[in-house]
Amino acid sequence: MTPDRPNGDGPDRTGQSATSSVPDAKAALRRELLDRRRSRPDAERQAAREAVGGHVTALADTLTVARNAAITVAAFLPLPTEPLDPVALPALAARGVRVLVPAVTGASPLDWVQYRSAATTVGEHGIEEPAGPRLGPDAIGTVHLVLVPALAVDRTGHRLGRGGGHYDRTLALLDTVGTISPPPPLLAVVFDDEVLDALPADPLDHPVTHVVTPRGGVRAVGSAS
Ligand SMILES: Nc1nc2c(c(=O)[nH]1)N(C=O)[C@@H](CNc1ccc(C(=O)N[C@@H](CCC(=O)O)C(=O)O)cc1)CN2
Ligand SMILES: Nc1ncnc2c1ncn2[C@@H]1O[C@H](COP(=O)(O)OP(=O)(O)OP(=O)(O)O)[C@@H](O)[C@H]1O
Repeated sequence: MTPDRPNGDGPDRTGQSATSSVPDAKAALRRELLDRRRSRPDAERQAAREAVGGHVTALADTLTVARNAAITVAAFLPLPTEPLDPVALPALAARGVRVLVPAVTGASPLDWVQYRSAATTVGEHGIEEPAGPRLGPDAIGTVHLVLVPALAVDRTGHRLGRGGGHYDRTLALLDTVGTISPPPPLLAVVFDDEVLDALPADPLDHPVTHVVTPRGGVRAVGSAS
């Protein structure tokens, strides 16, 4: 982030703004973070995607060993600018992990489809999603690890997404339908320089418990840290 802005309307060092609302501050930050993602050199992006893919598969291995049983991971089909190698999905499936990926259904919590192959279809808003039967939003309650796409995360676990509220609604649903004990880590997936000191937040923002970055690996944030 630009560290200092002299008395303007933009976000200051804390991500908050003296004069704009939380939604405006979030929108301004989103634009900056997306611009920065788009301007990353291909080599940096690819190295980041591979590193995060390795951290995620290693964590899935650890959770599988700890439970001594196959686990379910809520993943996502990475967009071109996101720091997750798409190869991580078949790599997880090849390890026996049940991999779910999201499908958008309006302003409801995300629906889920089991990832079985790279075959995709174009869903709402032109977003790519996997072909296959919909499992329903409550499928999130069967998950042992949630990978949460994010544009940034702060040290208290606040996360900035793309602005649809899809993951906030989904993680709120998990609080009521979750059947897994202990509850699954909620792992925000970001670049190293997207872990910020503070983000603008409102009461509907659902915090994450962990963050994974290319160089930092998996770390706890917020009350889990
Ligand atoms: N990989 C991924 N899947 C996800 C999400 C996400 O953030 N990432 N979502 C989180 O809620 C939901 C979909 N929301 C989305 C919102 C905007 C765009 C979008 O702007 N797409 C641009 C490419 C942007 C980029 O590469 O950075 C486009 O298609 O042109 C995509 C998905 C569910 N699935
Ligand atoms: N649990 C919820 N129930 C109803 N509306 C919600 C909920 N969570 C978020 N919203 C609404 O969704 C909209 C977008 O929220 P926000 O800007 O926090 O999205 P985001 O976290 O960036 O997106 P996403 O969760 O999809 O990654 C806001 O209008 C917010 O009030």
